[in-house]
Amino acid sequence: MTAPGVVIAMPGNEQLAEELAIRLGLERGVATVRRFPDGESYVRIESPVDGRGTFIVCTLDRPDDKLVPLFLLAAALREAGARSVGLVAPYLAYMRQDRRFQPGETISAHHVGAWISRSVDWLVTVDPHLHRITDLSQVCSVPAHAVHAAQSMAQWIREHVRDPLLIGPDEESAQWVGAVAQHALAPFVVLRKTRRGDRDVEVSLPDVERWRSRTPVLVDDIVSTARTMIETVGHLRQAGLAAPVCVAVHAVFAQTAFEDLRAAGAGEIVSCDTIRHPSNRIPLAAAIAAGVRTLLPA
Ligand SMILES: O=P(O)(O)OC[C@H]1O[C@@H](O)[C@H](O)[C@@H]1O
Repeated sequence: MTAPGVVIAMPGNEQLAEELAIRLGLERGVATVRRFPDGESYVRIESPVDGRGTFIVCTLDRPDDKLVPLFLLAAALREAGARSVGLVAPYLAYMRQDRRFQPGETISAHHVGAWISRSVDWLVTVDPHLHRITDLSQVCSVPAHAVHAAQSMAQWIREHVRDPLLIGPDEESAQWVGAVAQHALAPFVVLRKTRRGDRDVEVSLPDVERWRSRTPVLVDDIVSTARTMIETVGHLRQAGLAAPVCVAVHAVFAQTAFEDLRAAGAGEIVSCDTIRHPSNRIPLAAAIAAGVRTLLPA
């Protein structure tokens, strides 16, 4: 009988690793991941992995601190004899730099995808920010699967919001808000946004008069500085609508973004649990486990 596969959590990812191990009938592996006093990373795999399928669980918000230990851990697993090494990264970083916006920039999404593809045999992630790059295969050369959170988000909205009107703050969000609206059986509108800088965005609001009786629900994939949601919340409040519920897949929330969004007049702020955050209300372990099943070698 072949030994079961082994799941290894990078620090901070233990809960999802445990849930995936239970749902998929795998063992939890033990690894030490820490920093040397000089800031370099130290990794050591402490569980037997020889001949076994393995995967690492590591969500990739604040990615620059995580990518080096992740690559080292993947290498350590191979050197310890693992038959395969996968990666479950519920949030896949760098996907928004998917174009050379200014001369002299690079398309970071391609490079990060290439580094990951050199390190692991397969990748499972959740709703990667695919916009100008439309498919994960354009950034990853290894088998990659994108889990969609739309159904889980729709379920939360159906259970918690009366008469929702779903609102996508910009054209990029149309794919997410459209899918969520379809599952939630709710109407949706998509706004127009102009981004002038990291923290400078302008959103234009269509006529929302006929939706006045509904509860506005902003739906987006990522909240980073929250400027997109803050700007939209401001317009909706000015138009006399109720405090919008804000629902996002990935709660990146840079610096004071969460507090800023609350202060801007948002109603409840809710996220999926791809990045650990106090706003997490929508668990995705079951959907991620189903995604892993499609790629986990027998
Ligand atoms: O406005 P912040 O929160 O910084 O950035 C998040 C937005 O930027 C877009 O790429 C995302 O799809 C989202 O609409």
